[in-house]
Amino acid sequence: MRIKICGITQPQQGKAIADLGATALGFICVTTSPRYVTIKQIQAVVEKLPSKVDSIGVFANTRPEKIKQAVVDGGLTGVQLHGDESPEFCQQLRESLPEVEIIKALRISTATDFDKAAIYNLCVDTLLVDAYHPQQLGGTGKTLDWQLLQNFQPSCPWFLAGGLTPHNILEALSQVKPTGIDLSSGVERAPGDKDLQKVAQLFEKLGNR
Ligand SMILES: O=C(O)c1ccccc1NCC(=O)[C@H](O)[C@H](O)COP(=O)(O)O
Repeated sequence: MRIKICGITQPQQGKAIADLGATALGFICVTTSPRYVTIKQIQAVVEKLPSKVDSIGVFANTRPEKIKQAVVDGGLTGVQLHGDESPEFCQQLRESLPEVEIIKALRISTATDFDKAAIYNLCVDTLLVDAYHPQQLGGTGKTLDWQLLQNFQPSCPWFLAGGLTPHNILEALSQVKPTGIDLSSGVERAPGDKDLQKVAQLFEKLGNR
């Protein structure tokens, strides 16, 4: 299973989290986020990572030229679109960055929001299902109703996100069968400052998954 830890800001923490077993790290490129990092900060983390660890830039309603620049300069292997990007936008970005994983986040508030998966899975590599919050785009710590996700099987790989912690991860995975999981605030001391003990606890809970 892929395990993505999002909202990395510090090189030592990124390296330690990769050593603990994360398969992907996420970098928040949304300036309004308390976890925002510059390209320079991303470079400083990425250069310490083993090449097998994916580096995902998280964007929201950002111009394609800016995303492409961040991919090149930051050494990103993937792009996560966390705003209101249309399927057409995703498709165009995918065509212009063919080597880069395109992930579309779906922020779910009602069961009908899942219908979007059938459209987006045609134009992205991976989906990420997150909880909806009226004021915040992500990193909210809010959990989804996992029961709604019991039969969720899009035709592309997908991450479960939203309020996952070392305490609730096994309960979540007993109900939902995603390809990967994504955690941020559930393994933090403060926004952007990861708690390595909580990350270690997460991997202990996950065992060999
Ligand atoms: O984390 C942020 O601050 C953020 C800001 C703007 C857009 C997206 C953001 N995070 C995206 C993520 O992938 C988070 O890991 C995801 O929302 C889950 O967060 P959490 O509920 O805290 O585990």
